[in-house]
Amino acid sequence: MLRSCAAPLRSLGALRGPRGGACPPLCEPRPALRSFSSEKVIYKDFSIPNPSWSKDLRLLFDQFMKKCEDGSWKCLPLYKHGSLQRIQDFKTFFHDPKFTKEDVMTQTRLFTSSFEEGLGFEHAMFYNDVEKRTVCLFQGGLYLEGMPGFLHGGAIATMIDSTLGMSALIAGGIVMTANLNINFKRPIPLCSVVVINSQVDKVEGRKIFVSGNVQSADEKTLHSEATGLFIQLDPDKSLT
Ligand SMILES: CCCCCCCC(=O)SCCNC(=O)CCNC(=O)[C@H](O)C(C)(C)COP(=O)(O)OP(=O)(O)OC[C@H]1O[C@@H](n2cnc3c(N)ncnc32)[C@H](O)[C@@H]1OP(=O)(O)O
Repeated sequence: MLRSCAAPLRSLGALRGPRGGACPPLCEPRPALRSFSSEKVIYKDFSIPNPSWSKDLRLLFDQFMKKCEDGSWKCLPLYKHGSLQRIQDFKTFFHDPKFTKEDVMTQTRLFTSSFEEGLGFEHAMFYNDVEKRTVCLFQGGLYLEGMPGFLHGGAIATMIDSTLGMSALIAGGIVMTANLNINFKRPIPLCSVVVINSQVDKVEGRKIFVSGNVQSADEKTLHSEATGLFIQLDPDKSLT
């Protein structure tokens, strides 16, 4: 049975962007019906089980959903498109206005949501506000192959960046990755399930230091360790 991860994210509502503005919509309460639409873009929350999810991924997802029941953990929504609100928040830093137009937005996809079901980055993220931890449950599909039978390092780096980035985003609003260090310790078999853990270690002005690791679902194998530096964007500085 599919379980809704529709726990509201209102407790994250206090998180602010660099100008004190509201945090991008990844942190907003998720819509009750798990999807909403602007004029043309349909926003549907994809962080719910689909038929491509393995038993391990469903089991872990259910365990985290259980942890959400007392409010200590929140399931974060996952969309295919950058939302209008996020684009609005990011607009100050944009130079090319065409990417803020809705008809162009329908053609763009968030990288980690750009594959057909089961072939790419199947994942769900959870956040613990007290521990400032983000956990990503990740099953890398057949189109993410690097060495035969194993995930490509770039695919692993992508999900590490996204998970550590989510911790930084929740802590600091609009951020970009300035530095990402990864030690790849054990390869990740294709279609296996791993858990990516991340936490904010330190915030120094606009710099947010985050660390994390990637473990197998049974926690017996440490696949990777990572540290990242994320910078809150300065609205008075050009990005280009
Ligand atoms: C789902 C949500 C998660 C999304 C995760 C995905 C995020 C991404 O992948 S973003 C894409 C990849 N990243 C990029 O393209 C960013 C490219 N880099 C840049 O645009 C800029 O360097 C940027 C915005 C990060 C920082 O620029 P700017 O705002 O001018 O900061 P700047 O003044 O240079 O540096 C601020 C501080 O950070 C430090 N710093 C900046 N970069 C680094 C670095 N690589 N290493 C160490 N320190 C650094 C500076 O020394 C400075 O320190 P201090 O304040 O102590 O003097």
